[in-house]
Amino acid sequence: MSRHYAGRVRSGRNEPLPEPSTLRERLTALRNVPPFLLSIWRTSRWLAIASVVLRLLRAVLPVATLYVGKLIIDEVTHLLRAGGVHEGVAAWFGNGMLHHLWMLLALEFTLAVSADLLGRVAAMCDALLTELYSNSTSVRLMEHAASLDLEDFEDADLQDRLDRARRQVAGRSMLLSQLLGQMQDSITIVSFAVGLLVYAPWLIVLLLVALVPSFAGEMHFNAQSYAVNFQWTPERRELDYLRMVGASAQTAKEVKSFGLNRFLIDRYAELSQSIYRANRRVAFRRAGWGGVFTTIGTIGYYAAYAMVAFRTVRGDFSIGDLTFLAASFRRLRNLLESLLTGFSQVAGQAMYLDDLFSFFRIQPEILSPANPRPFPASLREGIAFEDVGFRYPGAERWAVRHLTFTLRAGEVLALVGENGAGKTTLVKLLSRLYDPDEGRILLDGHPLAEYDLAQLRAHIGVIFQDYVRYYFTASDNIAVGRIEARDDDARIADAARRSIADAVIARLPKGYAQMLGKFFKEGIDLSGGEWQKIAIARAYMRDAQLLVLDEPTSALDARSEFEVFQRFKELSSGRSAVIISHRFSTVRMADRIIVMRHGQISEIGSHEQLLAADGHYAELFELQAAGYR
Ligand SMILES: Nc1ncnc2c1ncn2[C@@H]1O[C@H](COP(=O)(O)OP(=O)(O)OP(=O)(O)O)[C@@H](O)[C@H]1O
Repeated sequence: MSRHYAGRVRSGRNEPLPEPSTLRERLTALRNVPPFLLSIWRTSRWLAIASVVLRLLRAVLPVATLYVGKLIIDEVTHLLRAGGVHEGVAAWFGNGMLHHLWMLLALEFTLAVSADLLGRVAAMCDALLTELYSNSTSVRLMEHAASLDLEDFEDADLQDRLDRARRQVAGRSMLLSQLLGQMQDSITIVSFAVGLLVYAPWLIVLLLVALVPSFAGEMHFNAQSYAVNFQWTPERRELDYLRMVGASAQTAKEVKSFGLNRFLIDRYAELSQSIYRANRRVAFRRAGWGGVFTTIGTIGYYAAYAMVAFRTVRGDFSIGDLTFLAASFRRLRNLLESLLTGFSQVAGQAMYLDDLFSFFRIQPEILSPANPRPFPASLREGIAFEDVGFRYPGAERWAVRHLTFTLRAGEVLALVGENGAGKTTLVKLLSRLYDPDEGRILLDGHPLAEYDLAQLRAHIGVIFQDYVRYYFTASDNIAVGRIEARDDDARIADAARRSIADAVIARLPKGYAQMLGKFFKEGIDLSGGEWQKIAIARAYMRDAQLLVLDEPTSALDARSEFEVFQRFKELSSGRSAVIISHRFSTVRMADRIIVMRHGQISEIGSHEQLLAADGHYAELFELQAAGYR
């Protein structure tokens, strides 16, 4: 086990249990139930109606069945008193005396069959509805996540919330059947209560009082489970991460060669054991107290039962009444118990809904204006940075500051500078993945924020240095640059030609239809440079007026790099481009070069001008050139 981590892992044993939220908080979580029901309703009206109606019908069946049972017993007692029936079974149908009993039996049979059928169909409706709801909520989650800012994704709290929301979408399946079950049980309870009120109203009160401790206990432990769950979300996300690192194609190479498996497995075991211990404590206490509280409820039931038995002996009730009352009380007790515990479970689950709904409430800040300015067909003035400064959320240091320069229309601009100088940050600001904290960025004289966000991004083709290797086909891997043109084979082939990915694809057994990566069956992995050529092709898929390539050639061999740039220069005539590179062979091909240092611009000029100025650029260039001599 790593000592690094030892301090961070909480010892489940010594950690005090999380404070459960107050009863009021738990009850206010119920406010999430109406919106939840509304989304169920929107998911499928017909299934929702069917489910409710079936349960309504099902709800009154138990009392009806018990009552018919009582009538049967009374009828049998009556027949016995009248001297009984002495013929064989065959005479049943012919004997007029038995007609009534026969009808009652048939009725109870029909009720029993209906109860079973209704229950099954209702359960089926619930299951279908739940799956539909889970699917549509997952889609909504994805859509909402897609609308959020990059900043939100870099926030660990949001990741935690998203994680809980995701898990809850699957877990929420319980809530619907629980709520509907609650409704059904309530109606059944009312129907029993009406029947029992006639006989012994105060016994119902006795039952209710006996169930209060059980209810309170459930509420308490549900809140505690939620609190444990809430507190351990980061660790559970870490578990997922460890599982992924320990067993994925991307990481296997490094994990094996560094011999990291033992470390990962130990870390996983240690973390999961801590989570287990926290859960176990709640489970133990829940089981212990639950047992005590249920016994109190049972005592209430038997007290009521004894009373009814006593009054039957006294002659107040018939035998039929006794069976009806005893069974009704038993059912009522079970129903009340499940209603009360169910209620506290619903309240508990409503707390999880909080995560889902609060995730949906997060709003992106980088938005399109209400009346966006039309995007120019071609850039005239270019893009001007005016004293732009930006600090990452939560960071104290400015990532970039006082950036003032103009990227002229049709110009190829290179950004150079040491690691962490702020080059990528500049590109993120340019494509409005972030908005500046200071200064402004003008596109043809107007702030970026005045243009439609989707249009802006459509006109700027950015390939980041940590571009994604999609486990899609080669063709789709290029098409992601403009996914609307996914079926436009000619366009895809053209983009591949420009980035010299065509030669890579020609060597693949299935050409453009080849699945890439080792994630799916028949996938083929590419070399780093080959992947990069594919990624560069994405930029050419767009009708971008501005191409931004962040270290586009870092993995390319010298010949490929030269070729990529030759084509780039030929084909990008009239378009602007920003190229970030640490390779001076690439940089020197740019029209102008911006040298960045500690988040600021230290020099601007052409390769020759900057060499002549003998400043930071000249120094960096010399360093690299010396390496080749
Ligand atoms: N998402 C982020 N959150 C917080 N700080 C960040 C984030 N991304 C970058 N930074 C910080 O901002 C500064 C500028 O980073 P940036 O990625 O722009 O550098 P760069 O010049 O592109 O570096 P490199 O040559 O290594 O790619 C760095 O100090 C970095 O640590």
